[in-house]
Amino acid sequence: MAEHAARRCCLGWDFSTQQVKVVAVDAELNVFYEDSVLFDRDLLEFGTQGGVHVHEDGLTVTSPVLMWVQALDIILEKMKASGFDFSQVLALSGAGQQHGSVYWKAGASQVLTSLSPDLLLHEQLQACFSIRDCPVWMDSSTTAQCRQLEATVGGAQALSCLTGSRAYERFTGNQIAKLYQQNPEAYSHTERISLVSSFAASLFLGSYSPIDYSDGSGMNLLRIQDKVWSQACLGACAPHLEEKLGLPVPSCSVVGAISSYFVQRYGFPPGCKVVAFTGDNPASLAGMRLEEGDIAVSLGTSDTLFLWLQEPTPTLEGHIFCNPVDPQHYMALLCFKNGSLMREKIRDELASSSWSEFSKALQSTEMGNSGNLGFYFDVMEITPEIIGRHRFSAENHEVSAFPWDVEIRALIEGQFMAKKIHAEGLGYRVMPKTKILATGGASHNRDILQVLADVFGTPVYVIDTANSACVGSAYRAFHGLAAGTDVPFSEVVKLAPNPRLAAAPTPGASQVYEALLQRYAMLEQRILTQTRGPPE
Ligand SMILES: Nc1ncnc2c1ncn2[C@@H]1O[C@H](COP(=O)(O)OP(=O)(O)O)[C@@H](O)[C@H]1O
Ligand SMILES: O=C(CO)[C@@H](O)[C@H](O)COP(=O)(O)O
Repeated sequence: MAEHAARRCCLGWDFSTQQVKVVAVDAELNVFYEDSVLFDRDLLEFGTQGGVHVHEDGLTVTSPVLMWVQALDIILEKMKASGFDFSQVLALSGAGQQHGSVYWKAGASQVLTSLSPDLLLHEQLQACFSIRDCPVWMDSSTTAQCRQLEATVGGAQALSCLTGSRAYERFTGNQIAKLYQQNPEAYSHTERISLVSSFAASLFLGSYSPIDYSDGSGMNLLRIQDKVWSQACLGACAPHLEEKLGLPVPSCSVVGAISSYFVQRYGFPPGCKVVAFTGDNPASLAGMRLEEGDIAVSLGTSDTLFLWLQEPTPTLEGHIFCNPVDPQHYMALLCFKNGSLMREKIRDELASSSWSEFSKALQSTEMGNSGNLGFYFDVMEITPEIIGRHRFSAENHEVSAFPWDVEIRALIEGQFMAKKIHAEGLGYRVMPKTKILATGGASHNRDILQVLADVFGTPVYVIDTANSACVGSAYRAFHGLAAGTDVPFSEVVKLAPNPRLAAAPTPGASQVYEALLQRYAMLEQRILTQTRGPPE
């Protein structure tokens, strides 16, 4: 680290489902420091699996707020021990897993502003939260609240036109409504509600950070056109909600200077700016420098697919968020809950817990899997709402098992066919110049990316780090620094390294997948009809 000691830089943070990560990016936009703390491995005392606790009902999913605080302590202490020169940090920003919420207890603001540099954050913030287990994006326990909210504003499409999405169980407004209904005392003792992103920013600020427009779009509460809270939605969720949320701000806002705690304990310069934190998917859009026509696929704990949009066209599937780097524009997002954790399960069951064994199955089976198709949703999927494992032979007969290598290919092909079909449902079309930008943990796996290229019939590119949310956060910090002069984001990141080609479609792939995609869509409808009855 010593050789980099005098490099002026911005830090990018990511408080994601399974870990807290950080990168340092210098003024030439080179990443020169990366670190992470994995909750399941490094914070065993919290007993999480995949960073979360799944409750007995199988629907409620939470994470301990103090685990996130302690992870930040650990990573900062690691950076300090490695000789990281905090005095060179000009600004920082960050990202958080979307939709999760943190409930600050009355009096917490006082504690935040008077932190002692002699103690760690988690030692001082123990009593600051009115609930210790925060609902996170994997939670699907708020169906009643969703129906209530939609009914209040005139139905699912009306809510989507207003807030960018119909009501989704994980969206924060519905989670807040549930907390208010089930634990009114904790709600009334709450002085501030943060998203995971604005919570993390608040730690750095030493005061409550506002919620940014882009992550705020994942709450079913923000009017995405005029970027103010919807009074109708607030009223439907809980009383006095506006004062607990504070006013939302543009995503590139500088929300303040770093708190004296970090100056005194770690040696940050007092002028180090904190740029509003945002959601991990919006931050990834920034990190990948997405251009119009491109499609981003993030293969993290969740799989997500997102696009840059000029005009919002909210529907009943997927989400429209305010764009994190251009306040005039939008982004569309589809989220698939059965992402990496589902792949890990199949790997553990069939490939001796080894990604290289898993890859061998993809290498030894043919594109199209001889017509065998599979749906693998161990937890209730978001897009579409299906649960269970469903396998079909080339003749569309449901079968109970596949050979191990066919199963692995069916999983990966099925996951990517679902992405293509649902992206097309949002109006997306692959064009000759379209490229896919892949990120997230599984983007390290070339064999998985090859299937992605083949199913979409388009080349797949990666950036040098799979941590695009962190890198995007550091880029956004540079943008925040320059924003006073009205510089567009694209100008600030023009020096960033170009994405690298990771997989090109195999000749003949389009023909193979054209027919298979139609069958996949038809079988998906069949499963949906079997599980919830015919469409109205
Ligand atoms: N070589 C690999 N092949 C497939 N998946 C991988 C590989 N390496 C890591 N992963 C997956 O990446 C996931 C973590 O992705 P990451 O984007 O870091 O998660 P998050 O940001 O949601 O915490 C792990 O759950 C793991 O399954
Ligand atoms: O719910 C969503 C997006 O709507 C998820 O994508 C979360 O934002 C979690 O992200 P990862 O930790 O999987 O990156």
